[in-house]
Amino acid sequence: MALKQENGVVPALQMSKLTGGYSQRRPVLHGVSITANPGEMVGLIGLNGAGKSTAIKHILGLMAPQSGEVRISGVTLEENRDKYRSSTAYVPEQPSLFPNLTVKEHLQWTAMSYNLDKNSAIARMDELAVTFRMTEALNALPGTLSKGMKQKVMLMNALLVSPPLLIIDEPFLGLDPLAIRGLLNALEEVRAKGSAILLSSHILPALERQANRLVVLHRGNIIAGGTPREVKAQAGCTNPESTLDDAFEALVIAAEGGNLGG
Ligand SMILES: Nc1ncnc2c1ncn2[C@@H]1O[C@H](COP(=O)(O)OP(=O)(O)OP(=O)(O)O)[C@@H](O)[C@H]1O
Repeated sequence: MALKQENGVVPALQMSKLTGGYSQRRPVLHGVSITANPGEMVGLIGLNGAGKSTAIKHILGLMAPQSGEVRISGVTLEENRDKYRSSTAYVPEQPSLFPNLTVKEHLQWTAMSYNLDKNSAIARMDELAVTFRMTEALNALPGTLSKGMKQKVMLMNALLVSPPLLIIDEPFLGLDPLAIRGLLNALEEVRAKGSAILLSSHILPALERQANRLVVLHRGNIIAGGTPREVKAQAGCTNPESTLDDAFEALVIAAEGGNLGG
Protein backbone atom coordinates (compact mmCIF):
# COMPACT_ATOMS: atom_id res chain seq x y z
CA MET A 1 0.00 0.00 0.00
CA ALA A 2 1.39 3.40 -0.97
CA LEU A 3 0.50 6.34 1.26
CA LYS A 4 -0.47 9.33 -0.80
CA GLN A 5 -0.71 12.95 0.22
CA GLU A 6 -3.79 14.97 -0.59
CA ASN A 7 -2.17 16.35 -3.78
CA GLY A 8 -1.47 12.79 -4.97
CA VAL A 9 2.30 12.96 -4.42
CA VAL A 10 3.84 9.99 -2.62
CA PRO A 11 6.41 11.37 -0.16
CA ALA A 12 9.93 10.06 -0.65
CA LEU A 13 10.16 9.85 3.15
CA GLN A 14 7.34 9.74 5.61
CA MET A 15 8.27 9.14 9.24
CA SER A 16 5.07 9.19 11.26
CA LYS A 17 4.89 9.64 15.03
CA LEU A 18 7.95 7.49 15.53
CA THR A 19 9.02 6.58 19.02
CA GLY A 20 12.20 4.56 19.25
CA GLY A 21 15.76 4.26 20.38
CA TYR A 22 18.14 1.84 22.00
CA SER A 23 16.01 0.66 24.93
CA GLN A 24 12.28 0.18 25.43
CA ARG A 25 12.38 1.93 28.78
CA ARG A 26 14.13 5.09 27.59
CA PRO A 27 13.33 5.90 23.96
CA VAL A 28 15.47 8.55 22.27
CA LEU A 29 12.82 9.75 19.80
CA HIS A 30 9.37 10.72 21.02
CA GLY A 31 6.64 10.73 18.37
CA VAL A 32 8.82 12.24 15.64
CA SER A 33 7.27 12.94 12.22
CA ILE A 34 9.39 13.96 9.24
CA THR A 35 8.23 14.21 5.64
CA ALA A 36 10.39 14.81 2.58
CA ASN A 37 8.59 15.17 -0.73
CA PRO A 38 10.16 14.57 -4.14
CA GLY A 39 12.33 17.53 -5.12
CA GLU A 40 12.61 18.82 -1.57
CA MET A 41 15.66 19.29 0.64
CA VAL A 42 14.87 18.88 4.32
CA GLY A 43 17.49 19.94 6.85
CA LEU A 44 17.67 18.01 10.11
CA ILE A 45 19.24 20.06 12.88
CA GLY A 46 19.79 19.63 16.60
CA LEU A 47 22.45 19.69 19.29
CA ASN A 48 24.85 16.79 19.79
CA GLY A 49 22.77 13.94 21.17
CA ALA A 50 19.43 15.41 19.99
CA GLY A 51 18.60 12.20 18.11
CA LYS A 52 19.47 12.98 14.47
CA SER A 53 21.57 9.85 13.88
CA THR A 54 19.01 7.74 15.71
CA ALA A 55 16.30 9.07 13.39
CA ILE A 56 18.50 8.23 10.39
CA LYS A 57 19.11 4.69 11.69
CA HIS A 58 15.34 4.21 11.90
CA ILE A 59 14.91 5.53 8.35
CA LEU A 60 17.60 3.14 7.11
CA GLY A 61 15.75 0.27 8.77
CA LEU A 62 18.67 -0.46 11.10
CA MET A 63 16.45 0.01 14.15
CA ALA A 64 12.81 -1.00 14.60
CA PRO A 65 10.38 1.62 15.95
CA GLN A 66 8.63 1.06 19.27
CA SER A 67 5.64 2.80 17.73
CA GLY A 68 4.95 4.78 14.58
CA GLU A 69 6.39 3.92 11.19
CA VAL A 70 8.70 4.93 8.37
CA ARG A 71 7.65 4.81 4.72
CA ILE A 72 10.03 5.33 1.84
CA SER A 73 8.46 5.87 -1.58
CA GLY A 74 5.18 4.86 0.05
CA VAL A 75 6.19 1.48 1.51
CA THR A 76 7.42 0.26 4.88
CA LEU A 77 10.43 -2.04 5.08
CA GLU A 78 8.15 -4.94 5.99
CA GLU A 79 5.82 -4.33 3.04
CA ASN A 80 8.48 -4.16 0.33
CA ARG A 81 12.08 -4.60 1.42
CA ASP A 82 13.55 -4.28 -2.11
CA LYS A 83 11.72 -1.07 -2.98
CA TYR A 84 12.44 0.43 0.44
CA ARG A 85 16.15 -0.28 0.21
CA SER A 86 16.67 0.59 -3.45
CA SER A 87 14.88 3.91 -2.99
CA THR A 88 17.54 5.22 -0.63
CA ALA A 89 21.21 6.11 -0.69
CA TYR A 90 22.99 7.07 2.50
CA VAL A 91 26.21 9.01 2.96
CA PRO A 92 27.50 8.62 6.53
CA GLU A 93 29.60 11.23 8.27
CA GLN A 94 32.59 8.87 8.33
CA PRO A 95 33.57 7.63 4.87
CA SER A 96 33.73 3.85 4.57
CA LEU A 97 35.34 2.56 1.39
CA PHE A 98 36.70 -0.77 0.17
CA PRO A 99 40.50 -0.56 0.54
CA ASN A 100 41.19 -2.59 -2.62
CA LEU A 101 38.84 -0.77 -4.99
CA THR A 102 39.85 2.39 -6.80
CA VAL A 103 37.57 5.41 -6.89
CA LYS A 104 36.39 4.44 -10.35
CA GLU A 105 35.78 0.82 -9.28
CA HIS A 106 33.64 2.05 -6.39
CA LEU A 107 31.52 3.99 -8.87
CA GLN A 108 31.34 1.01 -11.23
CA TRP A 109 30.34 -1.26 -8.35
CA THR A 110 27.56 1.17 -7.34
CA ALA A 111 26.34 1.43 -10.94
CA MET A 112 26.18 -2.38 -11.14
CA SER A 113 24.51 -2.81 -7.75
CA TYR A 114 21.76 -0.33 -8.63
CA ASN A 115 21.40 -1.66 -12.21
CA LEU A 116 22.17 1.74 -13.74
CA ASP A 117 22.36 2.07 -17.51
CA LYS A 118 26.05 1.64 -18.38
CA ASN A 119 26.46 4.56 -20.79
CA SER A 120 24.60 7.12 -18.72
CA ALA A 121 26.46 5.91 -15.60
CA ILE A 122 29.82 6.49 -17.33
CA ALA A 123 28.77 9.98 -18.45
CA ARG A 124 27.52 10.79 -14.94
CA MET A 125 30.76 9.47 -13.37
CA ASP A 126 32.79 11.84 -15.55
CA GLU A 127 30.52 14.77 -14.65
CA LEU A 128 30.77 14.00 -10.94
CA ALA A 129 34.55 13.67 -11.16
CA VAL A 130 34.69 17.17 -12.67
CA THR A 131 32.22 18.60 -10.12
CA PHE A 132 34.34 17.33 -7.24
CA ARG A 133 37.70 17.87 -8.97
CA MET A 134 38.44 14.14 -8.66
CA THR A 135 39.27 13.29 -12.27
CA GLU A 136 42.94 12.75 -11.48
CA ALA A 137 42.05 10.56 -8.51
CA LEU A 138 39.75 8.15 -10.36
CA ASN A 139 42.38 5.40 -10.41
CA ALA A 140 43.55 5.96 -6.82
CA LEU A 141 42.96 3.56 -3.94
CA PRO A 142 41.24 4.95 -0.80
CA GLY A 143 44.41 4.57 1.28
CA THR A 144 46.09 7.27 -0.80
CA LEU A 145 43.21 9.80 -0.50
CA SER A 146 42.74 12.61 2.03
CA LYS A 147 39.72 12.55 4.40
CA GLY A 148 37.88 15.10 2.29
CA MET A 149 38.60 13.16 -0.91
CA LYS A 150 37.22 9.97 0.69
CA GLN A 151 34.10 11.91 1.62
CA LYS A 152 33.84 13.09 -1.98
CA VAL A 153 33.93 9.46 -3.17
CA MET A 154 31.02 8.61 -0.85
CA LEU A 155 29.06 11.59 -2.14
CA MET A 156 29.85 10.79 -5.78
CA ASN A 157 28.54 7.25 -5.30
CA ALA A 158 25.27 8.50 -3.78
CA LEU A 159 24.86 11.17 -6.46
CA LEU A 160 25.54 8.61 -9.18
CA VAL A 161 22.47 6.69 -8.03
CA SER A 162 20.29 9.75 -7.31
CA PRO A 163 17.57 7.58 -5.73
CA PRO A 164 14.19 8.96 -4.60
CA LEU A 165 15.66 9.64 -1.15
CA LEU A 166 19.20 10.74 -0.43
CA ILE A 167 20.22 10.83 3.24
CA ILE A 168 23.39 12.72 4.00
CA ASP A 169 24.92 13.02 7.45
CA GLU A 170 27.10 16.12 8.03
CA PRO A 171 28.58 16.38 4.55
CA PHE A 172 30.44 19.67 4.86
CA LEU A 173 33.09 18.82 7.44
CA GLY A 174 36.41 18.03 5.82
CA LEU A 175 35.43 19.38 2.41
CA ASP A 176 37.35 22.32 0.91
CA PRO A 177 35.35 25.43 -0.03
CA LEU A 178 35.19 24.52 -3.72
CA ALA A 179 34.02 21.01 -2.88
CA ILE A 180 31.28 22.44 -0.63
CA ARG A 181 30.14 24.65 -3.48
CA GLY A 182 30.31 21.68 -5.89
CA LEU A 183 28.32 19.53 -3.47
CA LEU A 184 25.62 22.17 -3.00
CA ASN A 185 25.34 22.58 -6.77
CA ALA A 186 25.19 18.80 -7.28
CA LEU A 187 22.52 18.46 -4.56
CA GLU A 188 20.52 21.24 -6.17
CA GLU A 189 20.74 19.37 -9.46
CA VAL A 190 19.52 16.03 -8.05
CA ARG A 191 16.81 17.86 -6.12
CA ALA A 192 15.64 19.59 -9.29
CA LYS A 193 15.46 16.17 -10.98
CA GLY A 194 13.04 15.01 -8.27
CA SER A 195 15.08 13.33 -5.52
CA ALA A 196 14.29 14.24 -1.93
CA ILE A 197 17.27 15.00 0.28
CA LEU A 198 17.43 14.68 4.05
CA LEU A 199 20.53 16.49 5.18
CA SER A 200 21.67 16.44 8.80
CA SER A 201 24.18 19.16 9.62
CA HIS A 202 25.44 21.60 12.22
CA ILE A 203 26.45 24.05 9.47
CA LEU A 204 23.30 26.14 9.65
CA PRO A 205 24.13 28.90 7.12
CA ALA A 206 24.34 26.29 4.34
CA LEU A 207 20.99 24.82 5.37
CA GLU A 208 19.43 28.26 5.68
CA ARG A 209 20.40 28.98 2.08
CA GLN A 210 19.69 25.59 0.60
CA ALA A 211 16.96 23.70 2.51
CA ASN A 212 13.31 24.00 1.56
CA ARG A 213 12.26 22.94 5.04
CA LEU A 214 13.92 22.33 8.38
CA VAL A 215 13.19 19.98 11.25
CA VAL A 216 14.62 21.04 14.61
CA LEU A 217 15.11 18.12 17.00
CA HIS A 218 15.79 18.61 20.69
CA ARG A 219 16.02 15.76 23.18
CA GLY A 220 14.21 13.55 20.67
CA ASN A 221 11.28 15.94 20.17
CA ILE A 222 10.58 18.24 17.25
CA ILE A 223 10.62 21.76 18.66
CA ALA A 224 10.24 23.65 15.38
CA GLY A 225 9.77 22.94 11.68
CA GLY A 226 9.00 24.56 8.36
CA THR A 227 10.80 26.82 5.93
CA PRO A 228 13.86 28.63 7.32
CA ARG A 229 11.70 31.76 7.52
CA GLU A 230 8.96 29.90 9.43
CA VAL A 231 11.49 28.42 11.84
CA LYS A 232 12.86 31.89 12.55
CA ALA A 233 9.33 33.15 13.19
CA GLN A 234 8.66 30.21 15.53
CA ALA A 235 11.82 31.19 17.42
CA GLY A 236 10.54 34.76 17.74
CA CYS A 237 13.37 36.08 15.53
CA THR A 238 11.50 38.87 13.77
CA ASN A 239 14.55 40.98 12.95
CA PRO A 240 15.28 40.53 9.20
CA GLU A 241 19.01 40.35 10.07
CA SER A 242 18.43 37.29 12.28
CA THR A 243 20.14 34.13 11.13
CA LEU A 244 19.17 30.49 11.50
CA ASP A 245 21.93 30.24 14.11
CA ASP A 246 20.13 32.94 16.14
CA ALA A 247 16.82 31.14 15.75
CA PHE A 248 18.28 27.76 16.69
CA GLU A 249 19.84 29.16 19.85
CA ALA A 250 16.56 30.85 20.84
CA LEU A 251 14.61 27.63 20.26
CA VAL A 252 16.99 25.53 22.32
CA ILE A 253 17.06 28.06 25.16
CA ALA A 254 13.25 28.15 25.18
CA ALA A 255 13.06 24.34 25.16
CA GLU A 256 15.44 24.23 28.12
CA GLY A 257 13.26 26.65 30.05
CA GLY A 258 15.60 29.60 29.52
CA ASN A 259 18.66 27.85 30.86
CA LEU A 260 21.42 26.45 28.65
CA GLY A 261 23.55 25.29 31.55
CA GLY A 262 24.43 21.97 29.88
N1 LIG B 1 24.48 2.88 20.29
C1 LIG B 1 23.86 3.58 21.24
N2 LIG B 1 23.41 2.98 22.37
C2 LIG B 1 22.76 3.66 23.33
N3 LIG B 1 22.48 4.98 23.27
C3 LIG B 1 22.90 5.64 22.17
C4 LIG B 1 23.62 4.98 21.11
N4 LIG B 1 23.89 5.90 20.15
C5 LIG B 1 23.38 7.07 20.59
N5 LIG B 1 22.79 6.91 21.80
C6 LIG B 1 22.11 7.97 22.58
O1 LIG B 1 21.00 8.44 21.82
C7 LIG B 1 20.86 9.83 21.99
C8 LIG B 1 20.81 10.48 20.63
O2 LIG B 1 22.07 10.27 19.97
P1 LIG B 1 22.27 10.54 18.42
O3 LIG B 1 23.56 9.89 18.04
O4 LIG B 1 21.04 10.16 17.70
O5 LIG B 1 22.43 12.14 18.41
P2 LIG B 1 22.81 13.13 17.22
O6 LIG B 1 21.74 14.17 17.20
O7 LIG B 1 23.05 12.38 15.99
O8 LIG B 1 24.15 13.79 17.77
P3 LIG B 1 25.49 14.33 17.01
O9 LIG B 1 25.13 15.69 16.51
O10 LIG B 1 26.48 14.38 18.13
O11 LIG B 1 25.85 13.36 15.95
C9 LIG B 1 22.02 10.32 22.88
O12 LIG B 1 21.54 10.43 24.18
C10 LIG B 1 23.01 9.18 22.77
O13 LIG B 1 23.74 9.06 23.96
